[in-house]
Amino acid sequence: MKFISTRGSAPALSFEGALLAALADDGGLFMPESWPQMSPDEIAALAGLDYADAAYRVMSPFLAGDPCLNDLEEVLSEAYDGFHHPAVAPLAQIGPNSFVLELFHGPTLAFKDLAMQVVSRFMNRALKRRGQRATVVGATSGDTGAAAIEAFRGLDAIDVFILHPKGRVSDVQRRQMTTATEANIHNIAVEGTFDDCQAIVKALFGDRDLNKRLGLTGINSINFARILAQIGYYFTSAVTLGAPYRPVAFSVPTGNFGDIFAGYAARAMGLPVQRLVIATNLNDSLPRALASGTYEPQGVIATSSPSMDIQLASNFERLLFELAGRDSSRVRGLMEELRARGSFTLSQGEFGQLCDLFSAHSAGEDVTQMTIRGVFEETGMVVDPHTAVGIAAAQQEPGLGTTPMVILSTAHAAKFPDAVRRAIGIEPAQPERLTLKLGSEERCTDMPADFATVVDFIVDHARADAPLTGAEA
Ligand SMILES: Cc1ncc(COP(=O)(O)O)c(C=O)c1O
Ligand SMILES: N[C@@H](CCOP(=O)(O)O)C(=O)O
Repeated sequence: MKFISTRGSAPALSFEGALLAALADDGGLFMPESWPQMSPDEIAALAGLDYADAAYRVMSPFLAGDPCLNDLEEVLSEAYDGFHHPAVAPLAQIGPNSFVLELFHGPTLAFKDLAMQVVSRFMNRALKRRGQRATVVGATSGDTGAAAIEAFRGLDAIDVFILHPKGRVSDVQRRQMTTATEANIHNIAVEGTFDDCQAIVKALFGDRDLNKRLGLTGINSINFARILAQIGYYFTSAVTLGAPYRPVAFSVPTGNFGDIFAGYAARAMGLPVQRLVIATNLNDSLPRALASGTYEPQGVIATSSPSMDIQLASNFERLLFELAGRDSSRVRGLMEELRARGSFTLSQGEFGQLCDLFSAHSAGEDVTQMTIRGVFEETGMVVDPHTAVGIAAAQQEPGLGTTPMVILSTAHAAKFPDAVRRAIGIEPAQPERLTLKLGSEERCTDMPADFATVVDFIVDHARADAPLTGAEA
């Protein structure tokens, strides 16, 4: 299996190559050259497997012929061993035909752990094989950063630089990141939005000299390995609810479009997914695109679901590639239009395909609070504001008949205690693993949203030329 760029002018790479490069050097995103297929029998055979075993069957075809395939079984077993629920990603029923898929049982209480615990292990092993160091640069609106810091802290071969928008993540999210004591972890608070942080990270990859000198790699969902490790729970939850013999719909709290793109990938591999609901907060560039055919991101609005305070959804480019029949020159044109004019309009054919599978709803702040309250009153379950946005969107989705709706619960309520208290008057219980992680001293450097300032900081602190010691904390 090779991985090709959505923009068509970068060399195709192996899985390991794409893992370490993160972004293709023409600025595009890596995609598998074709979607591996799972037959109905193969899908049905996932029933009852351990999560790691099911994930192995879903992920392994993408790694065919790659050295990472030899690591996969061990990587998955180590990655999910540390989860705090034996099912890793269990389902809970909240209505006659609606289910919440709990993706917050990992070490940092967000769905990012399911992929990050895998990606860090793949990267560390690949670097060891190559005798190389790497510098991870990542942008976060709160959860990716925390998950990456947890997954990479103390690794000898990898320095990690995480940019978050200053004052725009929850206190718990910030402290999860900034109280890490390991020397390989660096937090940068950018005076700007998540979109500013993501733009700086992409520009870092675009600087070829720097990229080479520092051995840059990325852990955001621009890295296909992140998407790959998020496909498994679409399969396991759908099979629990009757797939492949019964179709399933998913409502996915969405920001960067990575998680829902993993749902698209599951469908492309053969899972009977009837509908994918894009659930956003007030940052509604995707619902507007689904209403009009024009994608026009605007300024980021701060909400009580800060991890989704994103307008420029990186992975929408992957879907465009698919909608355009994998025509990379079309994708290049649309991306250029977006850069130059701030928007682009889909062709009728592309728009038709988009609306056949996806729908989109945005939830404002009142609706989010009412949803947290409603779910609590009806079921006793305390959901976080991101999950609430997913539930609110599912409630707006008409006419799925007997198809079960799975709402992805992307974070634990304890990460957003203020929003939860405002909605239901009580704070969610804090799991012990969170209390223990929130040390007291915070380490973080404030910076303007300025590329050169960030580069100077990274160049000063990265250990790109230091000899490898082999020691790991
Ligand atoms: C809690 C939570 N929910 C939803 C999302 C949106 O996921 P994606 O960016 O993959 O669309 C994020 C951030 O990515 C998140 O942290
Ligand atoms: N919501 C994310 C934003 C980055 O998304 P990613 O999936 O591309 O890493 C966050 O919490 O950081």
